[in-house]
Amino acid sequence: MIVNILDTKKSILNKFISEIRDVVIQKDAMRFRRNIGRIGEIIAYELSQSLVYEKNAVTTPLGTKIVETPKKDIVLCSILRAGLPLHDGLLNYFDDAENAFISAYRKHRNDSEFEIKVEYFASPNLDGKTLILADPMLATGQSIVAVYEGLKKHGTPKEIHLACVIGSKEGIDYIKDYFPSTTKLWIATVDEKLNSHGYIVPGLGDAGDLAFGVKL
Ligand SMILES: O=P(O)(O)OC[C@H]1O[C@H](OP(=O)(O)OP(=O)(O)O)[C@H](O)[C@@H]1O
Ligand SMILES: O=c1cc[nH]c(=O)[nH]1
Ligand SMILES: [Mg+2]
Repeated sequence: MIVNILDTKKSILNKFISEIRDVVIQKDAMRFRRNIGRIGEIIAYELSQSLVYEKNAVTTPLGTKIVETPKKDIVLCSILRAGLPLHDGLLNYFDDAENAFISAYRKHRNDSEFEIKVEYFASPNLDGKTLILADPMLATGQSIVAVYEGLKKHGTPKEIHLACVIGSKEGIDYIKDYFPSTTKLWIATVDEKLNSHGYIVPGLGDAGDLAFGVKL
């Protein structure tokens, strides 16, 4: 897996990441969602530099220009719920992508043990396509792996990009064994550790709850 950590160079991205972590600013759910969306746009821009481009002729009012634009073969797949605002940001740039939505949640056996339940699954065929799999939090890595295992039934993508906002070192190590070695991970920032509940520390808390409210 090729890991691209985006906050290793300083940019306005750092401000958006800082705001989604901030326990006071987090009270504004609209700002939280919007910042995740803005980070999605930055990830889209960075990721776009590694896509396959093809030549096309564009007709202007005064002539014709040969331009190179990304091949229209993207499937943008997000993991519900927390993936929705990230999906929104990515889709602002990859506006002609096909879309997939898959749900994943932690079903707890006790405080620290859980399994991932994948229930809602809507995806187009993936054969030969460029799959972008988006989820803001890469904690233990179990959700993104469970979703990818399900996606395999929908075909074999030509290339795979993972788009995440905050990850843990442990989660990144864990997922490496499950994805093809050519998979590219685009992640805004990486934290040191997980706590005993599998939450990223310092992380930001529960991304789904912060974006959409606490669930039962
Ligand atoms: O790497 P993992 O340990 O699997 O954790 C990461 C998952 O946790 C969050 O979803 P959550 O289960 O909180 O569901 P939600 O989006 O409905 O809140 C997040 O969006 C990931 O899908
Ligand atoms: O830190 C974490 C871990 C899982 N899910 C989240 O939203 N945050
Ligand atoms: Mg959650």
